[in-house]
Amino acid sequence: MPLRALLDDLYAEGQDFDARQSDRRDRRRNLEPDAAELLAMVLRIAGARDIVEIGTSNGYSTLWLADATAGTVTTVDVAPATEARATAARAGLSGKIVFETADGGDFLAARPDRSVDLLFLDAERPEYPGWWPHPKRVLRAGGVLAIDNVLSHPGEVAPFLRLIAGDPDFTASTVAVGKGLHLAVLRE
Ligand SMILES: C[S@@+](CC[C@H](N)C(=O)[O-])C[C@H]1O[C@@H](n2cnc3c(N)ncnc32)[C@H](O)[C@@H]1O
Repeated sequence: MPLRALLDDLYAEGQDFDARQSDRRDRRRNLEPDAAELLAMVLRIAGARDIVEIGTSNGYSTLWLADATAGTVTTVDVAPATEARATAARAGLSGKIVFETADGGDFLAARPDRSVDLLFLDAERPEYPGWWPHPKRVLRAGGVLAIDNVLSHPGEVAPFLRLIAGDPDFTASTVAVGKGLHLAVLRE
């Protein structure tokens, strides 16, 4: 099956699944397709090869990122990525993805300085400020920090966006795509 058809099926399946879950944390909560498309485009423009994603879920966004890079996507989730691994295999993208079962903050704290070209945060938003300064420390100069849901959950992301806005090393902007994608570039 072509990748785009697989992604469309996966997203539709996720939407259907989510509609049947009463607990928000049980939902797939996939990135919106238009936001995924933009993020993949940014990755291509940046020529990012070392990608880290926090929040795997069923691997929908992971596949977008893996398809767009000539390098590797390391995707991290507190839950084992059983479904995402199977989907990556179906997409023929397993070779470009490393799955880690860990807390995102712990993972970033253990990651070497300046080792990431693009970091995508798509987990529990109120936790992000507690991860600082690692989201910045792990980025290479010119690297991109992307945060989803900044328009759907402005109150939850505000403290983290203030950290970015207050840091003169970042240039940042929110794009009104999907649920709101915040993009911050670490200056060279
Ligand atoms: C919004 S979903 C990710 C959606 C996925 N990026 C996509 O677009 O297909 C959030 C995920 O973050 C995971 N998560 C929550 N807290 C986390 C943490 N502290 N560290 C890593 N993953 C976490 C959840 O288990 C859940 O799978």
